Amino acid sequence: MPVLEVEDLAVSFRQYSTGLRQTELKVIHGLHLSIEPGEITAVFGASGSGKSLLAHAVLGILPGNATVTGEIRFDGVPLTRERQETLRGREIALVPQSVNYLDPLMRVGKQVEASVCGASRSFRLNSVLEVFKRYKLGPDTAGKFPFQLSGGMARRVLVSTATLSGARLIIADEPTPGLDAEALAEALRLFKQLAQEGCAVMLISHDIEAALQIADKVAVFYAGTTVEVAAAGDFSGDGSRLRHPYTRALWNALPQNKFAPIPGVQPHPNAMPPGCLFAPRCSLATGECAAARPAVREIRGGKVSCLHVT
Ligand SMILES: Nc1ncnc2c1ncn2[C@@H]1O[C@H](COP(=O)(O)OP(=O)(O)OP(=O)(O)O)[C@@H](O)[C@H]1O
Ligand code: NI
Repeated sequence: MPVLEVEDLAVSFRQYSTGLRQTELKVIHGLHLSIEPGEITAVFGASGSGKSLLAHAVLGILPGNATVTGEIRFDGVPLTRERQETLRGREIALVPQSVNYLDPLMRVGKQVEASVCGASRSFRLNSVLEVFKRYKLGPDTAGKFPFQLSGGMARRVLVSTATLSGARLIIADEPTPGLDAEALAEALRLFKQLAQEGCAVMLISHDIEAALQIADKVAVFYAGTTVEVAAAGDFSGDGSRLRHPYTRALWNALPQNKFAPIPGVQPHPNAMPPGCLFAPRCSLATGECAAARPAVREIRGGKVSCLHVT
């Protein structure tokens, strides 16, 4: 059974415009994804496609003006607000996108130690030092305050926290920028190891090449919608095994492939096209695409929302 299932998730934000008029800005709709124990699911998508909001919706840390609909299940049971509070930091851990999530007034050793469950103080301290060593963080790191760390070090501290939490679902939001090649390889190895130990990992990343080294499955987001779920192995060669035109375009845009940019821009939440959200940029688009949002279909072992895929 999947550890995490997200079905038809929608998130909107209540906003006030002139004259105290309330409007709803819908930023996520039709998002779906699932992660099995021991599986790494990578999430790809341009900036603003809803990757972090998905992470925050699962953790229950969206701002107060957000409305969430659809279903999120953990271990097959709907994630209610109460369950999110109980599971957060224990069964579900976040490696946040920004190092600003570290408490600026607390020494990093203490912050990381707080994520080790139970056991004695000396056991916890030892675990922290051990994991710091694995991440090439010197023993003096524990006594430092966040502002005394470089960006790369702060990131490694955040990954240490999730590693030590013993969580069964780890959501890593862009965990690798600022890491040098060696630290990147080490971070990827550690995520892989966590998965091998049975952990479900959601790896949000702009570094498609790096993420594909360890991912089993990939969910591709576009303008707040899941357009495709594919096996990581489908991202190879000329990309012909990929299903959605956006996924193929994303693959072809990589420097090692065709380095071909995708013309146009992702639509803004307050100006969503009717029908398929990718249609305005899609070379396959027909009149039918503009008429209604394409349904999710199962094709060649993956999932895709596009009328033209066979
Ligand atoms: N509190 C908020 N109020 C209104 N809109 C928001 C809020 N938070 C996020 N958004 C909008 O929701 C969309 C998705 O944001 P999100 O942070 O999930 O993107 P992302 O895929 O993580 O991008 P990035 O790769 O840059 O981290 C964006 O259009 C963003 O502007
Ligand atoms: Ni983000």
